Amino acid sequence: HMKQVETESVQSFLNCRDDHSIKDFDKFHFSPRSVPYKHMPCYVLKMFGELGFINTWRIKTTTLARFILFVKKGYRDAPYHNWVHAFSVAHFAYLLMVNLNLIKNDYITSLQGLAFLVSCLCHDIDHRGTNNSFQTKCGTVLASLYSSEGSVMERHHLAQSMCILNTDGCNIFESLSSEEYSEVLDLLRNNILSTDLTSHFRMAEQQREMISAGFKKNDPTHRKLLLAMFMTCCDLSDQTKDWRVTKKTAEQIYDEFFSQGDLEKSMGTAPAEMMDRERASIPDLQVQFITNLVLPLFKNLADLFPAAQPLVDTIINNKNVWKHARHLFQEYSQNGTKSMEILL
Ligand SMILES: Cc1nc2ccc(C(=O)NCC(C)C)cc2n2c(-c3cc(OC(C)(C)C)ccc3Cl)nnc12
Ligand SMILES: [Mg+2]
Ligand SMILES: [Zn+2]
Repeated sequence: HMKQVETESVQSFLNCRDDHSIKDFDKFHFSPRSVPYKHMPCYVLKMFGELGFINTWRIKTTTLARFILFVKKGYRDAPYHNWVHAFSVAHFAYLLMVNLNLIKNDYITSLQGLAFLVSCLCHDIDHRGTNNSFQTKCGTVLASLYSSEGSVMERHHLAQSMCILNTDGCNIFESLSSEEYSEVLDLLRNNILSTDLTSHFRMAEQQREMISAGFKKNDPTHRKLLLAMFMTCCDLSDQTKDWRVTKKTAEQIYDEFFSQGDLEKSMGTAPAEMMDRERASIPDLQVQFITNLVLPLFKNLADLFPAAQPLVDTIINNKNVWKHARHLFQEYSQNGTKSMEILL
């Protein structure tokens, strides 16, 4: 059996060598969700290679390959929070580093870049398709472990990531010096914890000030805020792709949210409106989410990196489609068609 697994895993890293169908893999408009599922591990390896991390940090290819497969296996098949989401978030980190020359123009160091890419890959490991408030409300095991510190799910994602690094033959950081090693784990922790909504709102204000005051490359606090901002941009990167992608993402997200709402109702607690399939209006909720969270964030990014302006334009276009869809939804939902099918 092990033999069969090994050959399968080796095979999953040769797939994309001869895959010449993928064009524009390093462009902002490229949708990582269009990569064939079985080629994704291979493309992760490719991204590490192209960013120079394999050589710079003396990462053994077999170790990296095993690490990637363990991370992939660590994700559950939730409608949205699954391996494909992790792959797409990591791909956007690659796009930022390549298209904004983050390491060349020393906005971040190569070690921070390595931690950034690994953090994106691992940031939602073992997600159960339910959010932090569900953990505390229902007193899950994860809540009993982490609710006193907050960011319950994110602490679990971090703990799972550490477990994989401590698994035989999976420690991609094994060639780092001891100070580099402790720095990269620190970065992993900060990056993954910054993907919690609550910490995002706390940092968003400081990011705003940092940008209007003028970003200082060698200010450690600015560096930390910048990396947190990058993490949230990657987590929301589906919003920067064309309408088909953002519509599909919304379907998956609300599939997950409404399942949580159903679960909460069956447990006798009332779900939030956005989790309640009887009450939620997806276009309204999406216009709010884009207006209050996505746009301000990517406007900050574009203020710092003008090359990111096209991303803001795409987000605005998608927001206008949701606005147009709003009254379409009202019209149709009069006669019961609640589904997303009616959207172009
Ligand atoms: C398309 C899209 N719609 C969403 C609509 C609502 C919400 C939600 O949680 N609203 C609660 C209030 C308090 C804001 C999240 C949504 N969302 C996310 C997302 C982002 C996350 O965290 C960061 C990255 C830090 C923002 C964490 C989890 C998720 Cl699912 N990703 N895509 C989406
Ligand atoms: Mg998350
Ligand atoms: Zn995520």
